[in-house]
Amino acid sequence: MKTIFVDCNDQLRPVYDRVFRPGDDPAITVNYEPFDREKLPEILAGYDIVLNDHTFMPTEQMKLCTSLKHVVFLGTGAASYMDVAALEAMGQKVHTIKGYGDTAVAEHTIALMWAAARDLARMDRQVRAGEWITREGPQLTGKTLGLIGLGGIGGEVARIAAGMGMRVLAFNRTPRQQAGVTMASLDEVLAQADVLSINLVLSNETENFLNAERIAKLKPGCIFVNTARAALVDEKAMIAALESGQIRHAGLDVFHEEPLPKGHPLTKLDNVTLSAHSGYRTPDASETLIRRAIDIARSVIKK
Ligand SMILES: NC(=O)C1=CN([C@@H]2O[C@H](COP(=O)(O)OP(=O)(O)OC[C@H]3O[C@@H](n4cnc5c(N)ncnc54)[C@H](O)[C@@H]3O)[C@@H](O)[C@H]2O)C=CC1
Ligand SMILES: O=C(O)C(=O)CO
Repeated sequence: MKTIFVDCNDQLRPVYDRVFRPGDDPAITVNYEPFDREKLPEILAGYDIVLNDHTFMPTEQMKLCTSLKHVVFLGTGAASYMDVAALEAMGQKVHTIKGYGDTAVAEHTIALMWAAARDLARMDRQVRAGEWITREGPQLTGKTLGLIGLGGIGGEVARIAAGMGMRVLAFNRTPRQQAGVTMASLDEVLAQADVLSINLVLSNETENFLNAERIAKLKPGCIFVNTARAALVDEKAMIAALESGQIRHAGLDVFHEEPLPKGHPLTKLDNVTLSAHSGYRTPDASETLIRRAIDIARSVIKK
């Protein structure tokens, strides 16, 4: 008999309840408590498989989880939550779930792009406070969206933006063909984008990809959106560019430290719109995510 530990929260609990019936499966234990990363060896003792919902897994703690053979990360970007190579070297296979939420994240990217252009979050705060300050923001139809990374999510962002009448320029390691998208060099994308969205995966190669030198090449006054990973961007250089106006406004869903600490420098800037790593949080994406996670767990159990 194989046992699965499910790192579960109140948002995902109804999804689990919909997509599988405990009892149809081998022993499944669902944990409804916060998944305390200091106590992983204790919590995971005796389990073969864990479904991890964005809990940071320190290698030192995981070393002590001796029964564990499979870690199913409920998402694509596991590298921000665990040292995948170290876990695999000690016999814990890491599974990720690609493509479950491409449309969800793309829609959130577009929402941030528009919120940034029209400064919606700040206007909402001001109107609520009784301050009636009308302000202008750029119209985006006919403008250029630059994409760094044209994979699953970048491709969906491109599809929606092209449909809205934006010119889409994309840089990707391997050129791709997509209707409404023109492939370009990185320098062309940086120089021409009125809105820039980064949609790369985080790896040793892409960490700090948008560094100070590349930020300096951005079209002055452009809008920047990051729904991928914070570590892709030099945060200090991005903040300096926001302060100088090189970047007009940034829409950010991902941060070096999540939750974003209270009082963080980004929270002090007027020209940023922040969301709580929620790009993938739609019922459609959650359902696909959990179904596929359960499928992976079942296929591992059968082996
Ligand atoms: N905010 C959210 O809720 C979510 C964020 N994400 C993040 O979104 C990002 C994109 O995810 P996907 O579209 O699924 O990834 P993907 O793997 O489908 O696409 C990434 C693209 O980047 C390209 N690429 C990789 N290295 C490159 C390099 N050095 N130079 C140029 N291009 C390079 C690849 O060829 C690929 O086309 C990831 O960082 C992921 O962690 C994913 C899901 C939810
Ligand atoms: O899938 C991912 O990598 C996310 O960021 C959200 O889970």
